[in-house]
Amino acid sequence: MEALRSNCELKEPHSWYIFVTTGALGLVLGHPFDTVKVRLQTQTTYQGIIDCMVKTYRHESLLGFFKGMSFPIVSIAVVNSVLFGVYSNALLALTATSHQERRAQAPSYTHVFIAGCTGGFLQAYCLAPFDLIKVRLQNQTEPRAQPGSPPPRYRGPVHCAASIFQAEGPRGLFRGAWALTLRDTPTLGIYFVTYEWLCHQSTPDGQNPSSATVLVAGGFAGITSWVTATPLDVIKSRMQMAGLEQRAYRGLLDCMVSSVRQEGLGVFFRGLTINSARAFPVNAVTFLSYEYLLHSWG
Ligand SMILES: C[N+](C)(C)CCCC[C@H](N)C(=O)O
Repeated sequence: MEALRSNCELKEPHSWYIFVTTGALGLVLGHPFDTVKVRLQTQTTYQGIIDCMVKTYRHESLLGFFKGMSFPIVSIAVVNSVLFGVYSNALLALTATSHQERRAQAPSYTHVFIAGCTGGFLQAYCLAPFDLIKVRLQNQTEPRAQPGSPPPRYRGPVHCAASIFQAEGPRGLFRGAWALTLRDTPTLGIYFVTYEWLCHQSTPDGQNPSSATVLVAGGFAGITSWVTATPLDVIKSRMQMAGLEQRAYRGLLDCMVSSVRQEGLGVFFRGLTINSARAFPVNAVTFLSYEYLLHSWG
């Protein structure tokens, strides 16, 4: 993160803010889709996307879709900087070429994959506690506190973090972190390989990809990596919820086996459609701002 940050401060500091702001903007716009996804993956009360949307809107109003958004907003700058910072530095170490040189001398996809996996592995650990709190809050289906009605279990992100900490200690905040790491390490390798490959396909050798290419390649990179990540995403979300419902799984495998036994293999694709719809725009703008950031490094 510091490497990414100090590099941009040299030339155009505002490109750093654009990178952070577009990340946050994408996150806000994508959050309602994310909430529906998480609910479909962890609750069995919904018949499908529309049913989940209608029920959420009826019981909780539009605000229901935005539950659990504040911690991700706070953490997105750190998480994206770790991911993209580690990725570009790992690629630099592996290929010994700067970003500019890399256009003329494209890195091998193996190097891109390894750099992406490294970034994915490290960002997963920063993401884990924030993601846990997000998922717990997104799954609270109570309407906003009304006088007389019982308050929801968690009053907000800080209360949620504090309650988990009190009940389970610091390790509790990393519930599901292992599944998250397994989800993100290979699939972020796939993410960057898809992006580089699509850019390479539609850009003449030695030239920078156009903005339109970056948007489309970024969007598809998001979809491809989410398609491959969905099975472990479902397991991760279920393990994060498990401590709450006393349905503690013995581990990742146990969660997989019991989910498949009860719901069939289709369980691994829960939330895929809605998540893909979210992934395209979110990752299109993420890559556009990342490329912009890299250009301003010079
Ligand atoms: C690796 N995995 C598929 C999990 C995520 C890839 C895209 C990450 C992006 N911040 C997003 O939220 O879409």
